[in-house]
Amino acid sequence: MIFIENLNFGYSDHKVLSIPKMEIKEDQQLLILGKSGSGKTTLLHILGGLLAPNEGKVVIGKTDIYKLSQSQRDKYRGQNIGLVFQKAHLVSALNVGGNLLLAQYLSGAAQDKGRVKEVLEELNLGHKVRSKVKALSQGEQQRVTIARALLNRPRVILADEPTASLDDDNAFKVIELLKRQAQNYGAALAIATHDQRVKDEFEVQLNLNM
Ligand SMILES: Nc1ncnc2c1ncn2[C@@H]1O[C@H](COP(=O)(O)OP(=O)(O)OP(=O)(O)O)[C@@H](O)[C@H]1O
Repeated sequence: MIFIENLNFGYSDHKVLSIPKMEIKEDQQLLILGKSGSGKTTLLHILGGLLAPNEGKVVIGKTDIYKLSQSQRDKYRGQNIGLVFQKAHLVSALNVGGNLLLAQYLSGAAQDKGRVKEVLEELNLGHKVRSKVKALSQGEQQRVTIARALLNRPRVILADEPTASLDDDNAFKVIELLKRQAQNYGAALAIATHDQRVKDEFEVQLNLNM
């Protein structure tokens, strides 16, 4: 669950976001829409504990994340929030399995090859565990980033323009995958996009243009 209240954020004196109240329940899926520069990425960064708001609170589960210290928040993020970005940001020197083990290590979780295998199999990538990431298609790379986001069974999944570099077929597959996996994990899902192709796939929408 994500709950935000009286949220205000600006970069120096340039006001970007003002959201009085918003709640996304465990099983809800939110599409954040808005033209370029409307604040979609900024909002996801705030929800992900990466950027403190100037005012307001962000509660994930029962935790008011900006009441935590920076290091507590980093730990909380690693354990509870799955992040998916437009670009895969995978380490090309490592294979697929190595990338996931590295992510586990960086989140402070114990390295668990069984879990890596399990999550790759959920995303039909079990056969790619030893593949170099450069040898994967863009759609496969995006699925690896989704696998990485799901590793720690997050309460919240945040995806920033996850379909922007994908063709229509892969864009819809990635959206379906994110929705299905969020349901499987009982996680709240928020996707930011300006991709009009995916607009009809979500009942709950927040339009930052207004
Ligand atoms: N680090 C920063 N310093 C100052 N201003 C910034 C910074 N990052 C973003 N901005 C400004 O804040 C506003 C919102 O940016 P943001 O990246 O959140 O928009 P967006 O909706 O995600 O855009 P896009 O769809 O182009 O990615 C923009 O006007 C942008 O120029």
